[in-house]
Amino acid sequence: MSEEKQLLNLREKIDSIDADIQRLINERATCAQEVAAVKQAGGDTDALFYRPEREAQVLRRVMERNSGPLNSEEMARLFREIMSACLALEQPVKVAFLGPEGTFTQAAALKHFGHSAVSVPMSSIDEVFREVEAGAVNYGVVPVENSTEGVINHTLDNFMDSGLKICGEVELRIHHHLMVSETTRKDKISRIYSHAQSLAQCRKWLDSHYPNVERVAVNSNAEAARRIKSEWHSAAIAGDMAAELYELEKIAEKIEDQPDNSTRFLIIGTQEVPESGADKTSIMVAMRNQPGALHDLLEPFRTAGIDLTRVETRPSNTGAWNYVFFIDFMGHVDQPHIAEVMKQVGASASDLKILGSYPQAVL
Ligand SMILES: O=C(O)C(=O)C[C@]1(C(=O)O)C=C[C@@H](O)C=C1
Repeated sequence: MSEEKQLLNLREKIDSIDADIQRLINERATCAQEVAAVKQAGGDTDALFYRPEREAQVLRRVMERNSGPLNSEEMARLFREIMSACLALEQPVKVAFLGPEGTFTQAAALKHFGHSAVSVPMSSIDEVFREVEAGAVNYGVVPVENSTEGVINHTLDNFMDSGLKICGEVELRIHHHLMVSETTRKDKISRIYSHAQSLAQCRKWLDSHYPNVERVAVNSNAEAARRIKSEWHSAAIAGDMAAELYELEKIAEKIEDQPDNSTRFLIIGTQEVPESGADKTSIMVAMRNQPGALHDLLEPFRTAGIDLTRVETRPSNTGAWNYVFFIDFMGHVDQPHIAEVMKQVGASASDLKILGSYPQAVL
C-alpha cells in the first residue's frame, strides 16, 4: 500500500475514534449535569458541586487502569481537564491565587482545578484567605513549602486566625529560567529581578554565572518578568507561565540549584472533605513551653504508627500560646485510629485545631 493510502486509512480511523470520544465526553457531561440536579434537589442553597475526594478517586482509577502507550500522568491530566469542564457545567468554580497572572501559584491552581476554573489573582497570601472567607471566591491556592527553601511561614501564620479548612494539596515541580525582553542588551545585564525564594533557589547558579550583578527581590516572579519589559539592562528569573505571558526570551533554562526543586500548595475553602482512601490531615497544636512538650505531643502518633509528613514550629501570636506546631500526617480524621489520636493530642495540648483532612496529591 502506498504511504498516502496508509495515512488516509489511519486518519479515517482516528476521525472515527475522535467522534466516539466526543460523543462519550458529552455523555459524561450530561451525567455531571444530572449529578448537579440531584445535588440541588436537596434544597441546600450551598450545595457542594466540587468534590475533592471524588475527583481524587477518579484520577487514581484512571492511573491504575492505564495500560499505555500514553503514560498514566498524561492520561490523568486529560481526565483532569474533562472533569474540570464537567464541573464548570455544574457550576463554574472561582479560585483565588497568589498573583499576579503567571505565578507558580496560578500554575498550581490550574494543575489542581483544570483550565475551566476561573482563576483570580490576589496581591498577597492574606488577601487570598480574606477573599475565601468573604465568600467572594469558592477556593484559594497558597504556597506552603518548598523543597529547597523550606516552609512559607506567612501561610502557616494565616491559619492561626482563620476558620478556613484545607481541602487539598498540589505539588508542582519548579523550574526557573533566566529571561530577557526583546529590548534587553544581553551583554549589559546589571540587575536580575525575582522573588526572594527564587533568587535563593538559584543562588549557586547566579554566583557562578552572574557574580557581580545586582539581585533585586520583588513580590513575585511574574512581577519580575513584567518589570524587565521596560528595562534594557535587566533580566528576570521566573517560570514558563510568566515567560509566555510577557513574551520573554529564556536565555538559560532550569537554573535552579536542586534539580528536584518542588513547591507544595494548599487548597483552602470552607468545606470538610470526606475520605478518598488516601488522605492527609493537617493540624495546628498549641503547647505550653515546658520540657518534653514536643515529645509528649508526638508520642500518640508513634504509638499508633501514624506516618508524620511534616512538623513545623511557629512562635505563637498570642500570649496564651507559647509554641504552635503545624503537623501533617497520613490518614483522615474520620478513621477511628486517627480520631483516637486526635483525642489524646487534644487532652495534652492547650489548643488543637484540625485544619483539614484532604486527598493526597494525585498528579
Ligand atoms: O461526582 C460528582 O459529584 C460530580 O459532580 C461529577 C464530577 C465529575 O466530573 O466526575 C464533577 C465535579 C466534582 O468535583 C466531582 C466529580
